[in-house]
Amino acid sequence: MKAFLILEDGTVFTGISIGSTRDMISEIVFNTSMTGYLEVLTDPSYAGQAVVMTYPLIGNYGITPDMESKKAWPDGYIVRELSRMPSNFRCEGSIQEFLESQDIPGIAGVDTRALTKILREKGTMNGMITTNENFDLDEIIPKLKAYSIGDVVSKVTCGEAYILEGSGPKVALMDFGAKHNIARSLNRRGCEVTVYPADTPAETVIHSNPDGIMLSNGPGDPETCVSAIEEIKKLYNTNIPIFAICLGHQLMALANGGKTYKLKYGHRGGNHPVKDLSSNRVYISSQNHGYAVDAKSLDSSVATEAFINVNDGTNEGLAYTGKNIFTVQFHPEACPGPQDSGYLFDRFMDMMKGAE
Ligand SMILES: NC(=O)CC[C@H](N)C(=O)O
Repeated sequence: MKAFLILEDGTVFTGISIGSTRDMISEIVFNTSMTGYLEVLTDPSYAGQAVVMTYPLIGNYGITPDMESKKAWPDGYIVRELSRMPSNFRCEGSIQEFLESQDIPGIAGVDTRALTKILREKGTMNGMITTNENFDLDEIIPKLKAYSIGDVVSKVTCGEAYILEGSGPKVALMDFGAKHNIARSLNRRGCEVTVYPADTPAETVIHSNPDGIMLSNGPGDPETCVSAIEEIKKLYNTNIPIFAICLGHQLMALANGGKTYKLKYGHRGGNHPVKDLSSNRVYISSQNHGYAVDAKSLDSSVATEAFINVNDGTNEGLAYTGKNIFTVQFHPEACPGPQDSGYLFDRFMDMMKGAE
């Protein structure tokens, strides 16, 4: 069956329907990872967005247990070519079946590199995937322009708190849409990890007496997470060591009076170079974000820049002055992508041990 991808600027790509055949409207973002498509599909930070994979062949090892959460979150999936014969000793099925079972509409046969050039030049746009050949652009374009992500954190966070047993430091992980490998990275280092729903009051977390607090990644515009920002202010005022990733990094900055802004087309992929300003070393990182913290909006008495993106100079991390708090915009938990910055979990472990 034919499918169409219609962008807010009126561009139309024609392809083949994959997954669900229902209409979907979302923000269209691109990811440049060459592999790790399953970790991308199950990253809760994609809730409210449809993902374009720039790498032309997707799905060649099928569906494997490499899930970063229980289900797929993107509203839609856009690829050049889906493997017709996935093959791997762990393969449990195809992307086509997976998208269908999750009711996610997709389109294959799109020149995803041409599409990405448009998104890079004009900036992130909203779009629609439809299988209806008789679409009317005059009717659809205002609908596309009206789409906004809204509150998605409440859709992706866990329903109730749960614990991953461990005999080491106790970590409270605030789940704003956490990828599994954040908890796993801590648990692997011996931590007992308690995962809390995003709306858990700071008092509950503080009274549980954790050795450290982790603020997770998550979807949507950080400025809309008003109540989480208020709770984070209270966490900041304790002496408990805090490490935050991506949305957590943005929320900590907002809680301290910093500002975030939307990037023209975001950073999503497995090869973004970031520089650790304390050592001047460059690490290749996994990234998935559309917003960034304006480092200049924070006085050095509050926080100083710890990492920058080598490609565009945007902020990639902050160290909070006089506090055991550091936050990064990229993903040290990888999945997908390079594990270069996994040492940051060790740094957090040292912070927790030092605070004991
Ligand atoms: N992966 C994330 O945590 C993303 C944070 C935020 N939703 C952004 O797009 O910038």
